[in-house]
Order: sequence, then structure tokens, then C-alpha cells
Amino acid sequence: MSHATVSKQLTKTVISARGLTKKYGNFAAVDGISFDVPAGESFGLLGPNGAGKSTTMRMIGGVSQRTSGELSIMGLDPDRHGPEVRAHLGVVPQQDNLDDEIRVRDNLIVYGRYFGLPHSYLRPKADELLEFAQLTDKAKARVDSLSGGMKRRLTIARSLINEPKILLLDEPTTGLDPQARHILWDRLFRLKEQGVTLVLTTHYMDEAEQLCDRLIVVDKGRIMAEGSPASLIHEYSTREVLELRFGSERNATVAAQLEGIGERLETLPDRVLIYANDGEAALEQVRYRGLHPLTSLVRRSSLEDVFLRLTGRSLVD
Ligand SMILES: Nc1ncnc2c1ncn2[C@@H]1O[C@H](COP(=O)(O)OP(=O)(O)OP(=O)(O)O)[C@@H](O)[C@H]1O
Repeated sequence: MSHATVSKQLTKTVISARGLTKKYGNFAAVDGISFDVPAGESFGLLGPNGAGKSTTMRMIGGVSQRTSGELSIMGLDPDRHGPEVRAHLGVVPQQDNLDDEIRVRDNLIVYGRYFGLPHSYLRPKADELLEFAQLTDKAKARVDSLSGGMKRRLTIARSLINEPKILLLDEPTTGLDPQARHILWDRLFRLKEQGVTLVLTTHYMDEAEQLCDRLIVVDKGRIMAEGSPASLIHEYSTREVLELRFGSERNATVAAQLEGIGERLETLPDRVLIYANDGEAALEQVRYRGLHPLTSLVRRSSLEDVFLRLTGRSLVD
């Protein structure tokens, strides 16, 4: 393949997986998944705990060897070209692994030294990244004095030290409060605007909806569906959902009397969901049948509904 052909491919697809499989003994944690990520896209793996998201990320990051299938990162096989692949990547692991012993800014410098980057590059780069992460006034602070959200932003800043083309984020906002999550989402948006390809895992449907251009819904190591958040919702759910609570003991029995209202019914332990394009009209019908829920709520469909439809289970247990 000529150099020109390779370069053209690089600008198109930066990650390509075909039948990607990871087995632990006989158990397939990732069970033959295929997907492509074009340059500049924000691509998500959405699924519950244990779906195989982190395992997939570790294979992409070149720190876990696949059992079978094909995987290509910027045209390179991470199992054979680990260091070259890692040079293109920024990695934000599920757990922050910052060095508590050294100060905030020094964390960036020391990490950059692992890549063999010179101090003359690292000093201004560290300052630029602290600014980006809104941590300039914390440059000399100890890492253990930072809040969870600040630590997460520092981990992201650190992952950008080598100016990666692709950023891998494993559950970037798990455990953060809503305000910290929004600040982080804003920073990730900025990276996307700068042309960085984002690949992230999440079990939060709102995070997937906010950040992902396209996503795969994964469960038990397999891809259940693929598309943009809007197209998945359109394909697998109705426009609105009517949530009814009749009291925990009564939900299941009342559900039988709701048959025929809306397009589909889901009975959960704590509520009944009626899938209908017009939630208020569905509620009218419920009342017309002489049924009076303790609470009722009409909301728009979300990726949670898509997941429920595909697997019969909730994303977050
Ligand atoms: N080293 C290992 N040895 C054996 N089984 C493993 C190993 N690593 C992961 N698994 C199993 O593989 C499955 C997928 O795990 P993985 O961590 O990829 O899931 P996940 O979707 O990232 O979930 P989480 O959000 O909990 O990290 C799980 O059932 C897990 O127990």
C-alpha cells in the first residue's frame, strides 16, 4: 500500500474493529464486536457494568491483547505496534491514578517525561493544559487536596500532554456530582471542537446523549444496536413515555388493565412505563379506564428506554 493511500485512510477511519474478541478462559468478555470510528467523531460504548466496555478500551489502548479478531488504530495493530499506537492516544482510565506525592503541575511534567518529551516543550504545555483544565490556581497544590472533579480534569489534562489524536475515556464522570460532570462535559466538547477523536464508555444515558455523535449499545460482550442517540431512540422507542406509579404492590396487577394503551408497556418493580408518542393522551386513556396512579409523569424517550427495549433490563442496576 502506498504512503498516500495510508494517509488517506488515516483521515477517514482512525479505529477499526472486526470480530474483536477477548476471552478469559471460556468466558468471552468481548464477543466478536465490529465497529469503525472516523476521525473527529465522538464515539461511545454504552452498557451496564460488566458489558465489556473497559476490556474493549484496554485492547484499543494496547494494554490488553485480544484473543481473536482484527483491530487497527490509525492503521496500526496495537498488539504489534504498542508504543506507536500509544503515542497517538491519550488515556483516561476508570480510576484516577495521579501521583499524590507530587504537586498538580509536576504531575503533568513527570508524565510527559515518560513520553521522552523535553522540559522546553513540557513547561509551557503544562501551563496551557492547566489553563484548559481550569486548574491554573491549583498548579502548586497537592493532588490529595483536589476535589473529585478537579482530579478528573487533571487526569484529562495529563492525557493530553502528548497532543493525542484520539482520547480514550473510561467512564469519565462516574462518581462526580452534577456540576462537576457539566464542567467536564464542557471541556470534552472543546476537545472535540479541536478535532480530537473521543472514544468513551459510560453507563449514563445522559452522558451518552450529551457527548456522543454515535454509539454502540453493548451488553454481555456483544453489540445490541448502533447509531446516533437520536436515531437509536427513534428506532427503538416512542417519542414520549408515560411513567405511572400505583404503589409497589399494585404495579404488576394494574399493568394487565393497561393493555392496549400506547404502543408498548414495560412493568418495572417500582413503576409501569407506557410507550406512546403522545403521553398526555395515553394518561387520558388510563383515567378513562378508571385507573388512578399515585404519580404520573410524561417525559421524552431516552437511551435508557432503548436499552430496556433491547435487553429487558435497566442500564444502572
Ligand atoms: N482479568 C479478568 N479476568 C476474568 N474476567 C474478567 C477480567 N477482566 C474483566 N473480566 C470480566 O469481563 C466482563 C467485562 O468486564 P469489563 O470490565 O470490560 O466490563 P465493563 O463494561 O467495563 O464494566 P465496568 O463498568 O464494571 O468496568 C466482566 O464480566 C468481568 O468480570
